[in-house]
Amino acid sequence: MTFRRRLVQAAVALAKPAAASRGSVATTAAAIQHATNSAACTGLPRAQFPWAKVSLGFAAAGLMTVAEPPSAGCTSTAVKADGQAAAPPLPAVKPQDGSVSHKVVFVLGGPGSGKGTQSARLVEEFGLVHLSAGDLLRAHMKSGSPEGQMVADMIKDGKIVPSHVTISLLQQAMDNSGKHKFLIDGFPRNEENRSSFESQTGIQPELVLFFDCPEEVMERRLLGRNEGRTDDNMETIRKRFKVFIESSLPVIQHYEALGKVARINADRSADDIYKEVRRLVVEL
Ligand SMILES: Nc1ncnc2c1ncn2[C@@H]1O[C@H](COP(=O)(O)OP(=O)(O)O)[C@@H](O)[C@H]1O
Ligand SMILES: Nc1ccn([C@H]2C[C@H](O)[C@@H](COP(=O)(O)OP(=O)(O)O)O2)c(=O)n1
Repeated sequence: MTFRRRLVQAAVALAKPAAASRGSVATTAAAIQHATNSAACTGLPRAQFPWAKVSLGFAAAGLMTVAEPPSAGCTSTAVKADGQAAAPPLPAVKPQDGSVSHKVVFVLGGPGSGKGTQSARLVEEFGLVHLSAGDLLRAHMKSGSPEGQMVADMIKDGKIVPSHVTISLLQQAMDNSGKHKFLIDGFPRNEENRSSFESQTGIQPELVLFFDCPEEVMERRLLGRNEGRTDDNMETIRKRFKVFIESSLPVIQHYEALGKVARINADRSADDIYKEVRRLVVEL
């Protein structure tokens, strides 16, 4: 089969509505325009991503230079021996101060969709720094500070913590890591998260992994997670699903419009999902 034909097939597959299952967030997410943008997110025509590698703080201050504009279209996409499309070279973005640029992948999806599970595997294979917004917030709530107590109350109630708290935790963790490739899991969760992060750090994600999973599957997984979390109970789970649909899906739609979202059917075995996920990340 020709590469062009494989590309067309991938685009057609992604254009199909997500899981047809009852109660799936995919049903709500159907508003997301899979057909128009998803072809850019299969890991094949990565050239369509508006790449933006930026240095924390420096882009916002206008201290970046883009050596070449991102290439458009798929014409330069090569095919590797294993049949996967090899991504074209990234446009060079050079911070003027010589600092290393940051690459960020956001991992999004409903509660229990498997973000943490897949992130852990990616970290193991690719050595990215995994930053889980939820884990950082849970650690913060144990600090005993008034802000920590506020975080604890909000998480127990299924609410999204104000952005300034989460972003400061993320930024600290990024700075402390000394690394420059990050997998940020569970963030941004609403428009405030997204716009504040972008304006404060100047970072645009290279890729957004969206784990799309039916609610009944997520519910079953959360109730079986058994990590002693204050929010893994039926009452809070219902609130979290509502928050996901009302606040988090619009963020995914935003990135979808930018051609950055790879929608992944998360109602499969963790192994099957990972096979797809790793192909998307392998070229980053
Ligand atoms: N593909 C999968 N199939 C079955 N169970 C899964 C799968 N992925 C994750 N799980 C389990 O579901 C629960 C929620 O997964 P997790 O990765 O913590 O989700 P999230 O980070 O999106 O909340 C965990 O107990 C995990 O072991
Ligand atoms: N960007 C974020 C991420 C998580 N939180 C809070 C609110 C979420 O319900 C909890 C748990 O998030 P986490 O990503 O760890 O777990 P789930 O995806 O909900 O299973 O943390 C937040 O306020 N802001």
